[in-house]
Amino acid sequence: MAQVLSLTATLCAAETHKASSKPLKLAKTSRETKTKTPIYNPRKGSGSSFNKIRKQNLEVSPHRAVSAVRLMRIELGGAFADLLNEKGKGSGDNEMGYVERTLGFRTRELEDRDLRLVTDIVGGTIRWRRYLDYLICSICHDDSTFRHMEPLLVQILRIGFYEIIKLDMPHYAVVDENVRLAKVALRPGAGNMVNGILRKLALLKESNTLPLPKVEGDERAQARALAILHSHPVWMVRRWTKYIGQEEAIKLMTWNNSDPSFSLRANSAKGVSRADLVMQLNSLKVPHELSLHLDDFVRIQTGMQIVIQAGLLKEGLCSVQDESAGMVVSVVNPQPGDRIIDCCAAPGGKTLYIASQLSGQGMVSAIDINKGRLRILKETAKLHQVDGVITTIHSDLRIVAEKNPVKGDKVLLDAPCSGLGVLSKRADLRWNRKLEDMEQLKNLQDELLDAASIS
Ligand SMILES: C[S@@+](CC[C@H](N)C(=O)[O-])C[C@H]1O[C@@H](n2cnc3c(N)ncnc32)[C@H](O)[C@@H]1O
Repeated sequence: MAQVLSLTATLCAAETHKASSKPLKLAKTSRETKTKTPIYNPRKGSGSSFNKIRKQNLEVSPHRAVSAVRLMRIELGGAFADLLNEKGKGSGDNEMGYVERTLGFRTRELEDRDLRLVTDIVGGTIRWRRYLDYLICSICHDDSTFRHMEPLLVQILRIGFYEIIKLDMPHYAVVDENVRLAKVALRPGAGNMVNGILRKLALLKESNTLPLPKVEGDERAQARALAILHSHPVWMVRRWTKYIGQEEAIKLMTWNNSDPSFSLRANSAKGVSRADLVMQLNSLKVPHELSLHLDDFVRIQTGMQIVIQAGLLKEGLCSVQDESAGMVVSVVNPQPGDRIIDCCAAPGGKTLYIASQLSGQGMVSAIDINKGRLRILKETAKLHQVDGVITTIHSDLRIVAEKNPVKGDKVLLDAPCSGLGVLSKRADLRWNRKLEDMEQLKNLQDELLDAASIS
């Protein structure tokens, strides 16, 4: 029998809230079919012939090679832009394996400085993709030339454009290094092409005559121009312009394109206070500020790699958690002895914070439909020493609510959301979301809200 609980329901859902002269010549190859470079396919690496390759190229700049391969993996293989392991060396310990299988050679191992550049270049290149592609097309004078480029050539060009335009790196170095990468990883002709295009870009930048669109014409034309200038999908620009006006939409896009900042939560359940965390950050020389709103939180703008490499996350001494997530938990206001239902709990950021405030008394029932994410929650709960006050329930919330309702004093519903509120942190997300997703999400959120409130 379905029971009506005495509930304080908290809904958290983000957003339900041309350049001059002749076209450059390119030997036409279809991007999908005629590449010399293998398209990203991690399984290829398990073949013995691939495993035997052990060529090392010490002339190619490692951070560019790794960035180009990571970008291919993200675009063609669906990996996330922020994939990093505890050592900060990409997904798994096998980043150089991906480089070898994709480019046909290894580079020297990445140093910390290279890793920082990879993070910066990969995130920035993804974020600025529409803008960069517009410039590349304009310089090639021809959309079809661009469309037929090999995937790796596209990534090398995007990297070069990003380095020149957004990172203001010295042009000669950017041109030389990217030309070398294209020659070694593809063929001499590709290097010549990168040379021609990047040099042209450098000239246009120096003369302040980048071929960018003007924001003029009807609403649709203006949205298209803004979408290029601020590198967002057109539908997002139109949607935000409609709801908050062009000026605010531009501010929002500028914020989405700014460097993300992160916050860390000291894990009080393991006896780590914010003062302890601050001492650790001071000893690691990671600049930080105290959160103005939450006692356990510290903000950092840079130095995440250092925190990762020092093992603070791996040891469960602190977690990376947005203050906005922490503030949702302060609305729930967990008290020792509370029975709290976290309806869409995995991977567990809020569950763990809630659990850490129960001082060992009470229970959080963590429900989620995704088994893998729930497994992460369980593992992290152990690491954070809060597993004693967490029960996981692998199920669709709508089914639990109907067939086997859970009793609780407080309910948190952190329903799946568009993610449009975290575009500065998730650089790839803007290109993966569609307008149709918004409608589907809204319906799911409605159903989950009903389920959470009638259990
Ligand atoms: C925004 S995330 C939750 C984040 C989590 N609260 C945290 O702080 O780490 C939304 C979660 O809802 C889960 N979900 C989606 N549909 C669901 C359903 N029908 N029943 C239960 N969980 C669902 C997803 O698997 C996902 O883990």
